Amino acid sequence: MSTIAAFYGGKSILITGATGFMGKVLMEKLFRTSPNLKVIYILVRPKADQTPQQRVFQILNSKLFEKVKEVCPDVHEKIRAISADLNQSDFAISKEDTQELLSCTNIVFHCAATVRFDDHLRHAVQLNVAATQQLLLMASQMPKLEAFIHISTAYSNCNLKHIDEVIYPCPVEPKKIIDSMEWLDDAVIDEIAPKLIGDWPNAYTFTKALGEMVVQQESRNLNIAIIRPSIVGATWQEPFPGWVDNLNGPNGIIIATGKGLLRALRATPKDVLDVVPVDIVVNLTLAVGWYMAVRRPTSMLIYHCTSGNLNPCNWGKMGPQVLATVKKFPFEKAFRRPNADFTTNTITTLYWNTVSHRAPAIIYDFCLWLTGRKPRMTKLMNRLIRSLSLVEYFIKQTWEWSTYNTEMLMSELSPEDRRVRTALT
Ligand SMILES: CCCCCCCCCCCCCCCCCCCCCCCCCC(=O)SCCNC(=O)CCNC(=O)[C@H](O)C(C)(C)COP(=O)(O)OP(=O)(O)OC[C@H]1O[C@@H](n2cnc3c(N)ncnc32)[C@H](O)[C@@H]1OP(=O)(O)O
Ligand SMILES: NC(=O)C1=CN([C@@H]2O[C@H](COP(=O)(O)OP(=O)(O)OC[C@H]3O[C@@H](n4cnc5c(N)ncnc54)[C@H](OP(=O)(O)O)[C@@H]3O)[C@@H](O)[C@H]2O)C=CC1
Repeated sequence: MSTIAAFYGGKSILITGATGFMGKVLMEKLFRTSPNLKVIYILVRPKADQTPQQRVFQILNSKLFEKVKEVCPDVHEKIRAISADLNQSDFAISKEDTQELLSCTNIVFHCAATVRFDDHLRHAVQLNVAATQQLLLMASQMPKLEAFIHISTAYSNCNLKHIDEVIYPCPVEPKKIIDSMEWLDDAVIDEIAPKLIGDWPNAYTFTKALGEMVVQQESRNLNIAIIRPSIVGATWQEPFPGWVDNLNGPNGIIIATGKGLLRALRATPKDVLDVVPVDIVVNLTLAVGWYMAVRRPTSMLIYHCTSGNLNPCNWGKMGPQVLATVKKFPFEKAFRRPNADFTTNTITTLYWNTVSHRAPAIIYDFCLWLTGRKPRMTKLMNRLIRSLSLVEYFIKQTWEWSTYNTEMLMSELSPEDRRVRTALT
């Protein structure tokens, strides 16, 4: 049996963001490979008129958890959905639940965040900075806590070209940002946000950087590690290939290509695209939790979960591969036959956006209107073009991330664990 899987046996684990893309895969891997774990606490907010329990029931009955049911039949008893809202200063957790979390938790995996690039700065600060601060305060009151693992992003310092596994200071003190969000109104925040964000591309990456500073400043005597994944895509192997449940990162672009919506993408074929499968990120996350709890490094460690310097993939390889795949496995109800190409400058991008994106959508909507149906394609195409403009920053340039700590950790693994977890190389 894997040393890492055995470590999580009997443990009480707290996962924030467990209902999200990464959180679900993390929870699934834990239940499938360490079915004798004691309990997984998950902070869940009510959403879309579903109670936290209903949301958990839906997740446990999804395709992702099919294998879990075989190896961990009592999974329903081992998961504890705790109603919480990280937008509230005290997370709106009941006193009893708080008491249980504080007295029982052995490992914390903090995945929750707002990952939208167009989020209001106030909301991004609340979730990615203030909630992290609050969780660290809770963690400092957990007598049985063995490790606290914070999930950040490899793009938290995307204003730099070469990024090491260290915390870089932000030009703004996180506590001052948190305090100012409490009394500034939205109009003033909108006014000063560009100046606060500075040379970060959006509130998401800026607040993830601030979150890392908070982790460093509020680490107290906690045993903490930070993991920085790059662009996280669908599962590579576990629990089965190709699982994804959102349009974030590469997923939306691949789906848009498959549906024949996207016909032109501004990218340079030789440029490296740093993508990692979500199951690889989860494998590293569990390995880090084990390493931090068992080996107790003397200082906080940062782990880059990136592929660029280990197994680089460039646009010239990824693009044709995606195109060939969506042609071989066509999407249902596609708008057009998938066919796309790269553009490499503003003029051609503008031209193809007009000719291949906007004009066909307008013609299609005109036909819908003529036949008495509600036009919808122009709105969708405009959203897609806007999405592309918001991710363009991450597509048109490349970064270098050092992976010393991650490679050091891989060398510490048993042969069995290394076989399972080192697919990046
Ligand atoms: C031979 C050559 C071949 C060439 C081939 C060439 C082509 C081949 C392609 C090759 C591809 C290869 C891989 C590509 C890698 C790309 C990497 C991208 C970089 C990612 C950087 C990540 C770096 C940091 C990573 C991190 O650290 S965190 C990353 C996680 N964070 C994000 O990635 C947030 C991004 N997104 C947002 O921030 C929000 O999406 C926002 C953008 C604000 C919009 O927001 P909004 O306009 O509101 O749109 P949505 O809310 O998304 O959707 C609203 C409504 O439109 C619908 N819809 C949205 N899209 C789509 C869609 N596609 N298709 C259909 N429907 C869609 C949706 O169903 C909803 O419908 P409804 O529900 O309303 O009915
Ligand atoms: N996806 C990617 O490409 C990458 C992601 N990351 C990081 O990984 C982590 C997880 O990302 P990912 O899984 O993609 O994100 P998702 O958006 O899929 O999940 C976000 C999670 O946070 C929870 N959450 C958001 N707001 C609240 C709130 N107010 N109260 C309680 N819970 C809340 C969500 O709950 P709910 O279901 O209720 O909305 C959800 O469980 C994030 O920290 C992100 O920065 C890093 C690099 C790349």
